[in-house]
Amino acid sequence: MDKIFLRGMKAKTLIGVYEWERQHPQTLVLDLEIGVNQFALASDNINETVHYGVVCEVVRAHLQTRSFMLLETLAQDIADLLFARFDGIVQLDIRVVKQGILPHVDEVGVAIQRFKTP
Ligand SMILES: Nc1nc2c(c(=O)[nH]1)N=C([C@H](O)[C@@H](O)CO)CN2
Repeated sequence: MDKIFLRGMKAKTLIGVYEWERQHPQTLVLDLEIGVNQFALASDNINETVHYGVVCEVVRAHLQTRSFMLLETLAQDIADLLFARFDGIVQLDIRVVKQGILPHVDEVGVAIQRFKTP
């Protein structure tokens, strides 16, 4: 399998279980690893791959319209979104991080791996 990745994507959304987190969007940091069947290298054509710029726009725009309690739910929602939107994606590794939310901890977060279902 070949991979396309985006690391350190910043995206705003309403996220969290506490009342104070429900008031304002927070900025999350996302890492996406996108598995595709072998790159169609001979064509050298952006239309025959997954455009990482479009992935970034789609995810950031989607999150701005959504609200979640848990990072786990958000990660699954992104997986569902990307499988539905991009035919070429066969595997996704998604990491979602909140920074500076816990005292004495730099980052907290979740990571999931999902495969396209036939
Ligand atoms: N496994 C999780 N634990 C916690 C989450 C979460 O999304 N997944 N969220 C919170 C709070 O929203 C936290 O970020 C604020 O302190 C706590 N634990």
